[in-house]
Amino acid sequence: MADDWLKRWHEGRIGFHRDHPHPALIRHWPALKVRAGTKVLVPLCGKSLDMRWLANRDYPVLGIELAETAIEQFVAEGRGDVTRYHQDGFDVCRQGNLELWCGDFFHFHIDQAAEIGAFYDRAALIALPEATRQRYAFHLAQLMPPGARGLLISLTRDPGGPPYSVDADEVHALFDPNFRVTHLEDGEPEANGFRECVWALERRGPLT
Ligand SMILES: C[S@@+](CC[C@H](N)C(=O)[O-])C[C@H]1O[C@@H](n2cnc3c(N)ncnc32)[C@H](O)[C@@H]1O
Repeated sequence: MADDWLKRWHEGRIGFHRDHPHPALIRHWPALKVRAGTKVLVPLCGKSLDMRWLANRDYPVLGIELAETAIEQFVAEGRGDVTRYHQDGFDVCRQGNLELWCGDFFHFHIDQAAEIGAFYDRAALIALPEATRQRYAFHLAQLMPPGARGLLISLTRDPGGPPYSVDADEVHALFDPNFRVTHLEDGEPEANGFRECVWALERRGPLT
């Protein structure tokens, strides 16, 4: 699976990448009322411009991405000095208030997540096959402190993937145990039959 993603990046088969920040992020992030200055975790981040959108609005970003190519392209296409260092088994690239950790999201642990207080998932959950999605939802919950909010953009489609179809029942089954889940909108069906759905999630506290 990891090799498939690295191959995709190597060959430039990155149809999932968007040239502009995602409209649903722009529309819905402000309503989450995440305090400015809160660090936002972006799992499976690719070279998404959504990270710059967040960083430009005073949300420091910590992205995690398997493919070094994605991270190198991201910083090359950005502005500002780049600092590189190694931390806890990850190669980290920092540019301004963006830090991109190169490695496996499932190897990123709570002690590295201390400052994180929000998250943004566009095409991360839906990039993973079914069994791994359960692991993803659990791992994300482990990393988020009570009260942390995030935006999830999932997708439904005819069978196939990636991207995989993750319907509303599955979103609830995956996240209800640890998050308050609110459906925000369904996008228009696209020509390829994909349809995005937008969700707000809030990490529950121990007694909620
Ligand atoms: C469908 S792309 C979405 C990228 C980005 N979120 C966006 O919206 O453009 C999924 C990305 O996750 C990366 N990836 C897949 N499995 C991963 C893992 N276990 N840890 C970190 N990154 C992973 C892939 O290399 C790929 O760049």
